[in-house]
Amino acid sequence: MPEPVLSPAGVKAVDARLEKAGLLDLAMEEAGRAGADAVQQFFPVGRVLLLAGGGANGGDALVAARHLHALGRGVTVLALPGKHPLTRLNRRRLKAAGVPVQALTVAALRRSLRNSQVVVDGLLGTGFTPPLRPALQELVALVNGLVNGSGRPVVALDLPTGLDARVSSVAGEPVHATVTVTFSGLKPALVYGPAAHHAGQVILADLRLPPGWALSEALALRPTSAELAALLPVRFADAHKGTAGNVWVIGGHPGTVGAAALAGWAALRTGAGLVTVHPEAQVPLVTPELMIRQHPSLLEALKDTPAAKRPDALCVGMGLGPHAVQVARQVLTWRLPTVLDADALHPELAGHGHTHCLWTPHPGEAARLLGTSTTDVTRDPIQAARALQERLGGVIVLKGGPSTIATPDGIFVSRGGHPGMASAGMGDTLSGILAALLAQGLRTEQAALAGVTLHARAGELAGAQHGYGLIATDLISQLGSAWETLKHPTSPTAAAWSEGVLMNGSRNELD
Ligand SMILES: NC(=O)C1=CN([C@@H]2O[C@H](COP(=O)(O)OP(=O)(O)OC[C@H]3O[C@@H](n4cnc5c(N)ncnc54)[C@H](OP(=O)(O)O)[C@@H]3O)[C@@H](O)[C@H]2O)[C@@H](O)CC1
Ligand SMILES: Nc1ncnc2c1ncn2[C@@H]1O[C@H](COP(=O)(O)OP(=O)(O)O)[C@@H](O)[C@H]1O
Repeated sequence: MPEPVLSPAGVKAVDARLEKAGLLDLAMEEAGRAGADAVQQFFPVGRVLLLAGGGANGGDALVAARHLHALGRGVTVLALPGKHPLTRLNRRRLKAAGVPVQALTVAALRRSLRNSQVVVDGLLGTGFTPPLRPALQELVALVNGLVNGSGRPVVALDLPTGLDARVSSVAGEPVHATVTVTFSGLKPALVYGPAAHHAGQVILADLRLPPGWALSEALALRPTSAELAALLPVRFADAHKGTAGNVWVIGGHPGTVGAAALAGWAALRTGAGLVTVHPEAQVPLVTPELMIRQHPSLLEALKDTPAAKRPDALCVGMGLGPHAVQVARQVLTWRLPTVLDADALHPELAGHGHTHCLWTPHPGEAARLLGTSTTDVTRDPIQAARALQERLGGVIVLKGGPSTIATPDGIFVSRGGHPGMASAGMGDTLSGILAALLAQGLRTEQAALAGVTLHARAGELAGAQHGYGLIATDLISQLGSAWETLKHPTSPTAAAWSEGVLMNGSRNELD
């Protein structure tokens, strides 16, 4: 199964539920053990300095110290006064095991940092409320300056000190971790940048709690690889272009025709049988299979299109220019499966959508739709996606690395892809993919889940070849292989993909 991402509200709720169920002592023991295991696995040599705060996060560090000591590792433990009863209990357990605990002061930290090869950050976890108080700021700056400056690793427990677990933004200077061992679920701050840039490699520890106990606090755990394989359509041998899905791309204006061409090309490579681009400017012949219909007036031509001549799915807005709102409003009256992107992502269209609409904003477009700032959207993409879904209806794909998908039934976080996808035209490509899936019969939510994953997978395959030089046409040329890896997860292509992903350090969200 994909790893659960806790909702912003769920982050603190899991701690409260553990406490209420009387499971916190057991969970803290497992959390500390998992922290010690990570230190042993990743950094098996040298003295370990463990920093413990006063809350339960500090308790985890004290447990980790006991386990490391039992394994024969040299440990130095610096702790703030224990405020949580279990933290105080684990301090006594640690002392009983023969490990001294010293007061955490700036002087003690300076001294101990010099003699340690690995640092464990158990100062603050999910109980942190920003901003970091000055005394803690000084300690964090010392850890970052001395430890990271000399290349020594930091293992953060649950999340690096100074990150607000619920949001992706960063205030002040958090600990820069090399590895983060997190508990019960991934926190939004460990998934979305810039906060996630401070976490290093993130490991979700198994706390040996009852299976799925925290899932009620998590965002939707889909799609699984089995679900994706089932979603991608299968054709009968007698399929023909008229049954394989008819897509219209309505986009392209002088200077931005490439956007529409990319969407059309991607739709073809995602299996659509017929793809026609309706631009407001001459579109270059990117591929002879793409039909191009330029009209004296695009809007009038659309108004005059009878129901029988309309396609199976539409993709509207990429590079469409100043008439995008009028054009989108016109085709929305058709109530066909419709992907809205770029210039068609306009607040004036709120109230004109329907359940078959798939809105695909990047954070800047999302901010325009919500009447807020891009910073507000990227600070809490989960909340922004939910707000967009409530305002616009249909399904929202709030694009990024990761993308957040909001449906009437829940929120999904799609974490695949490759950083080389930070390149112009990738969103146009996604729109074409989504429209092709809609035209082949997938429902709006299904098309969003499958299309975003297909796009990300093609990006991973193309990224393995082109790295940061990846461009949208490279991704399009990998759509066939990406489809193959998703449709047949045990095929040789899928095996080669997993190998490539491991080599490139991309993340596999599927089971
Ligand atoms: N979920 C799970 O599965 C499990 C969860 N577990 C663990 O529980 C952790 C949550 O524990 P928690 O609630 O005790 O909070 P925690 O992060 O230790 O912080 C509290 C301390 O922070 C301080 N403080 C706050 N703001 C501050 C500021 N701005 N600047 C400075 N200080 C500030 C605050 O001080 P106070 O306000 O009381 O003066 C208090 O001392 C969680 O992250 C995970 O590690 C595991 O044990 C078991 C499995
Ligand atoms: N680092 C990344 N990791 C994964 N996906 C990414 C990354 N950067 C961009 N993408 C994807 O590329 C697409 C970019 O969309 P957008 O900004 O609308 O591009 P454009 O407008 O140039 O077509 C989105 O689908 C986004 O999820």
